Amino acid sequence: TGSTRPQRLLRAVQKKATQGDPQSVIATIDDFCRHSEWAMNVGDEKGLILDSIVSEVNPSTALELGTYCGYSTVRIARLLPPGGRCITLEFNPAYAAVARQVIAWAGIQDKVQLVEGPSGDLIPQMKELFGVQTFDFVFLDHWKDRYLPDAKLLEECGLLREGTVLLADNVICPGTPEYLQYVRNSPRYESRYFKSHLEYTKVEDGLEKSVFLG
Ligand SMILES: Oc1cc(-c2ccc(F)cc2)cc2nccnc12
Ligand SMILES: [Mg+2]
Repeated sequence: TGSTRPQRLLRAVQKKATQGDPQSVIATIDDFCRHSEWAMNVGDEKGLILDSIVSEVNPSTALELGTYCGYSTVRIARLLPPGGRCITLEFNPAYAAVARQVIAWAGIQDKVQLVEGPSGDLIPQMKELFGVQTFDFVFLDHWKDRYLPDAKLLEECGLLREGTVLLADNVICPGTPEYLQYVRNSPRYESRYFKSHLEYTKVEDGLEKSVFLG
């Protein structure tokens, strides 16, 4: 009955990060993952690319698929304009429980709505549950075999608009070949690869930015 890695990550945040300071929460998690225990956060290197794209889009409504411990949720939410919000979906209740506390420690819980459940079931409910019209930005960072079906589901549910930006993590490692093939060949997307590395390692990975053309 020991602790889990997400619980140890949370303990490090509550011990070392300044409450209400998102940047210190981010730095604490990166330090924990680099020097104590690797964990599958988007990390500092890919995180800077995420930051630059979120800042460029300046989303009023952002969707994150795959919360894990809330690291990228904090990265995204800290950059939102006033009144902006991030809806984040997490399948694993234990991850969601840790993420809620990480997000609260960062002090940005008022900008975030964390929903537990399978993305395939929740995406069709976004309009009725949260009054979402369309998303300005979507960060795909959950199970790799869900990227393509969930992108198609977002299209079918009318949740994307001309200019919506989809940003996908891990397109090389672990890899999402079907999703990449789709967004790179579909006339409905303008896609670009941002080469980087798997979080906290020298292994190649990258982010794929795909603009929905309507
Ligand atoms: O960023 C990530 C990395 C990995 C991952 C795990 C083990 C490895 F060896 C390599 C990579 C899995 C992920 N699952 C969901 C969302 N993001 C992930
Ligand atoms: Mg990832």
